[in-house]
Amino acid sequence: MTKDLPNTPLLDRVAGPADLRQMPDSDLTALAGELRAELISAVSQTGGHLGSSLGVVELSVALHAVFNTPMDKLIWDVGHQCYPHKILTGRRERIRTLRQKDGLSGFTKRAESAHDPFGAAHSSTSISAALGFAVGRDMGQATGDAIAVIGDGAISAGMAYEALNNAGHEGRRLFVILNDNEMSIAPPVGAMSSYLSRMYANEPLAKMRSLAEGFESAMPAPMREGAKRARQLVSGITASGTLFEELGFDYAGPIDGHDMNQLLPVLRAARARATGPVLIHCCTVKGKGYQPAESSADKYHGVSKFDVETGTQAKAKPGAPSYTSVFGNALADEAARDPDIVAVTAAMPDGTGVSKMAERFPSRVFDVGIAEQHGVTFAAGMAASGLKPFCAIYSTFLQRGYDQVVHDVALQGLPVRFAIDRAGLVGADGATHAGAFDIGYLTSLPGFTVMAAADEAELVHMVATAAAHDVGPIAFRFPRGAGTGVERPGRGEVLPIGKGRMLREGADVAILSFGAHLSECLAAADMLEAEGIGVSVADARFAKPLDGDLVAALARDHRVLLTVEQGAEGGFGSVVMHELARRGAFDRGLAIRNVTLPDRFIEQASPAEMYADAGMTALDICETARNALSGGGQVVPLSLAK
Ligand SMILES: Cc1ncc(C[n+]2csc(CCOP(=O)(O)OP(=O)(O)O)c2C)c(N)n1
Ligand SMILES: CC(=O)[C@@H](O)[C@H](O)COP(=O)(O)O
Ligand SMILES: [Mg+2]
Repeated sequence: MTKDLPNTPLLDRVAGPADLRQMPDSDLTALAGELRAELISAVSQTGGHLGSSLGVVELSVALHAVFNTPMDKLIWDVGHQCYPHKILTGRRERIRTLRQKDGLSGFTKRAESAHDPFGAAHSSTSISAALGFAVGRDMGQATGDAIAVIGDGAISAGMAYEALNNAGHEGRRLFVILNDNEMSIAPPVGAMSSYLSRMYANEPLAKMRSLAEGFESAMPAPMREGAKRARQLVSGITASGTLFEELGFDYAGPIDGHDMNQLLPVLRAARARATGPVLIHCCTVKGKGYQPAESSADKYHGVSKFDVETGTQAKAKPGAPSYTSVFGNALADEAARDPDIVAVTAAMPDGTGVSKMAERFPSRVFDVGIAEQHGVTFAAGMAASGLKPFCAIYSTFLQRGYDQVVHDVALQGLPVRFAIDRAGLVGADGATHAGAFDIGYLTSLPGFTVMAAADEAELVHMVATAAAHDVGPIAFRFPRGAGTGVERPGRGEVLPIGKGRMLREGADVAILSFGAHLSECLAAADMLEAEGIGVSVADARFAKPLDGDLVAALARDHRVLLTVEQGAEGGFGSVVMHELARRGAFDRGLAIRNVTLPDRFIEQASPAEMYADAGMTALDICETARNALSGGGQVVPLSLAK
C-alpha cells in the first residue's frame, strides 16, 4: 500500500471554501487535479465510496467557488460522494479517519460540519430538504441559496419525483444539480435512465432555454454557437422542452461535469439570474480520473483499502461464505425447483445476492431501481397473481417501503417473501444503514411470520421455508458479512412454523437467542459453565409466531432468562416479555434481561468494535447473566444502552 501523500500546493492553501472564491479560475482546474490525488490517496487507506466521489471532484470545486456555504445550503443526495466536499470544507486533516470509530462519517452529517446542512445516506432526499431550506429562506430564516446535488440513480426514486413536482409548483429559487454518470450501484435501470441517456447522447453541449440569453452571453464564445444549435435539437425531443421543464424547472444542460470552463459560467449565470427552480444537468464519469475505477464494472462504487499504483483492493480474509452469497445460491436453487419463484431488488442485485438467481433465471429477477416502495407493492401484485416473489431489500432500506409492507402486503395477507439482509449492525456505514428496527416493525404486523437465521445452514432452511410458505407474508433476516463456517445442507428443509430449538441444557440461566448472535450466546454459555453456572441455550428461530411453550418452559425452569437479538429494543425481547406477562411468568420473581442494540448507534466501527461498543459480546452477555443472578427477582428489561 503506497502511503505517499500527493503534492498539493494549491489544495494546501484551502482552509475552507472561501479560499476557492479568491482563486483565479485558471487555478481551479489544477486544484481539482490535486483534490483528486488527495482523494485517491486518502480512500486507498480507508476504503469507502471512491467511484462516486471521483465523479464529482470538479463539480465540488465549482460549486464551492460559486456558492457561499455554509450560508448557502449544499445538500448531497445519498452523501456517499461527499468526500471532495469534506476535504474542501475544513476536514482534510481528518479525511483519513473516514468511516472509522470516532472518525468522519462516510456520509454528510449535520453534527460534523456547518457545511453539511442536511444528513444523508438514504437516497433521493436532497431535493425535498433543499426545498425546505428555500421556504425557510423565503420566510426570513438566516439561510441563503439551496442547492441539491442528486445522481441519476437517486433521481429515479419516487421521492425525488415528488420533490421535483412540488418544487416546480412552489416556483421558488432553488438549484438542482443532476449528476448524471449513467450509473447507480449497478448499471441504472428504468425509463428515467434511458430518457437521460437520450438527452446526453443528443446534446453534446449545453442547451439553454428561458435562461438562454443570460447564460449564452456568460458562456465562452465557442460554446455560444453550439448552445443555440443544441437548443433546436433538444426542443425536438419533446413538444415544449425537457421533462424537468414540464415540471416547472428551468433546465440547463447537459454540460460536461468535468470541464471547469462549462461548470463555472453555467453555475454563475444560474446563480445570477435564477428566479425560480433550476435544474442543471451535468454529465460525469463515475470513477473519473482513476483508471482502475473507470475500467471497473462497478466503477469502484464501494472499495476496501487498495494499492494506489495498481488499484488492487485488500482482500477479505478467506473464510466462511457471506450470508448474502448463501442466500443468493439458496434462492437460485429454490427457483430451479419452482418456476413460480421470482425476485425483486431495488437497485442492489449484487448487494442482496439476487444476481446469483439472475445468472440462471434472468427473466425472473426484477431490478426496479432505487424504488423500494414500488418494489414492495410490485411484489405484492405478483403474489396476488399467484407467483412467489422474494423481495430482497436491506433492513434499513426496507424502511423506505414500510407503508407498502403494511398496507399492500400485511393487510391483504399476501404471501410476499422478504429476504432482509444487513439485519443488525453493519459497521462502517454507521447508523443510517444499521438494520436495527425490522424485528419491531414486522412483528407488530398482522399475519406476518418473522424469522432470523442463526447461521448459514439455518438461512438455507429459511429460504426453503419461505418458498413453501404460501399462507401469508414471511420475512427472514440475516446479517452483513461472513457466516460462521457451519456446514450447509445441500437442500433446505421446511421448518415447523413457530417452533424454536434447544441447543443445550443447564439449570441456572437460559439464553434465548434470535438470529445470528447465537455464536456469541454459545460462547457466553461456555464461559458461565466454567464458573459452575448451568446454562441452557435455545434458538428461537421465530419472533412471530413465537414459540410460547419454549419460552414459558425456559422461564419456569431457570432463575434468569436472557433474550439476545441484533435489533433495537422493542423487538424480540419485547415479544417475549409480552408472552411471559400473558402467561403470568413474572409472579415467580423471574429475572429477565433483554440484550438488544443500544439506543445510540455505533458510528463507523469495525465489526469487532461495534459489538464491544454495543455491549453484545459473549463477555457482555456473561456479565448480564451474573448481574441478573445476583440481582435475584427484579423484572427489568435491560437494554445495554451506555
Ligand atoms: C433508499 C436507498 N436505497 C438504496 C440505497 C443504496 N444506494 C446507495 S448509492 C446508490 C446508487 C446511487 O446512484 P446515483 O444516485 O446515480 O449516484 P452515483 O453513485 O452514481 O454517484 C444506491 C442504490 C440507498 N442509499 N438508499
Ligand atoms: C451508499 C450506500 O447506501 C450503499 O453503497 C451501501 O453502502 C452498501 O452497503 P453494503 O456495503 O453493506 O452493501
Ligand atoms: Mg449515478
